[in-house]
Amino acid sequence: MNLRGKMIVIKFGGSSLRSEFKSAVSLIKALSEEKDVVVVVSALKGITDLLEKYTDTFDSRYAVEVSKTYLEFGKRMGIDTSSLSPYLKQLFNPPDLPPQALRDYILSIGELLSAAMIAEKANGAVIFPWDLFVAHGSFGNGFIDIKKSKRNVKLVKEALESGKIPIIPGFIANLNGYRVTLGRGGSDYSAVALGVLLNSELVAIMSDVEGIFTADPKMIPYSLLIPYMSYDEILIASKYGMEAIQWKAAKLAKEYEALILFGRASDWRMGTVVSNSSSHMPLLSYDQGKLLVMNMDSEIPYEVVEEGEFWRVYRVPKRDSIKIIKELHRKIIYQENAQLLGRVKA
Ligand SMILES: Nc1ncnc2c1ncn2[C@@H]1O[C@H](COP(=O)(O)OP(=O)(O)O)[C@@H](O)[C@H]1O
Ligand SMILES: N[C@@H](CC(=O)OP(=O)(O)O)C(=O)O
Repeated sequence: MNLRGKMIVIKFGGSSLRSEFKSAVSLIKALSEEKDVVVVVSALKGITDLLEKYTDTFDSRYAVEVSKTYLEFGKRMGIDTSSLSPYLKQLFNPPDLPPQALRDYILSIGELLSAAMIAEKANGAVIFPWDLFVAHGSFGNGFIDIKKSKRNVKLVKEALESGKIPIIPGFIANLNGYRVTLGRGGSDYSAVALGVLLNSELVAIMSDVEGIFTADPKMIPYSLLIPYMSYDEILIASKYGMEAIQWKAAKLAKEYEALILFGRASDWRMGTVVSNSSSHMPLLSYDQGKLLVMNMDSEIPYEVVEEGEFWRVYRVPKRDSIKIIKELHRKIIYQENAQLLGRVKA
């Protein structure tokens, strides 16, 4: 299966594709000179939200916006947009399906459009995820059955053997013959599942930030990059709203000890490696009234709702959350600088 001895699964998230499409294509080409590369792609950032609105209302203006976004983006990237036509047809004329199945059918179209674009630019062959991933669960919340999906990895092998780069639309699987989505952020899960199925040496998750930071770098610009995180840390972080990885992906990675690298297409050497090792650096995350504080002593005047060996979750109202995160983060900077100074002195 490992044709050249080394295989890497690389996933490009919606943020990465939208802001660094050309870097993504260059990275795929450069890596594929050395290794067998299997690519997983998400919908362009914002597209799944539009598709959700389309399935909620069936207001065709949302479908038009999706189509316009891809056609304009494709033209700007020098893509022959006729490769998008079959999927745009599916968007405007979906088949007759039961309502929940129809919803997932439509939600899957963003990933299919992205895959067509990347395939055209990077000598790729699109592999349909419903031919690859057997799922259980329910519409909107599929779970990949690793054992049952194993027999389908030959599709990936065949594409590699024919000299093509397999491009797999993420976020989608097959539930009893229907397309099923894997929950928001589910392309991470597709990528880790592929890594497990192919026994790849690495699953690289590319986003629009350099890796995982002590807090969302878009909220806290002075947050620090975490070089190493353990599976347990990433699982807790993703469970409590740290968006860089979906929790199902984190859980599967832990179960199979899949090596993961987070990075960005334009500068992916500066990443976060997820394995059994940890830098034990703090991390703060906030989601729906809950503030996660990991790897640091924290005494804040809010109710503790859950805690574990290295983490604590407080109930914090949204209006206080940014202020608390900023305050706690100042402590993190102090703590990390003190440790660095200690190391320099020693
Ligand atoms: N601690 C963190 N470290 C890194 N990114 C974080 C963190 N917390 C939140 N994020 C956010 O996660 C985003 C990446 O997740 P997501 O939007 O799902 O990206 P993608 O579209 O690449 O899958 C980043 O743009 C960043 O703003
Ligand atoms: N497009 C889907 C799946 C996904 O994983 O996206 P991203 O990789 O951009 O988070 C979503 O928005 O949920």
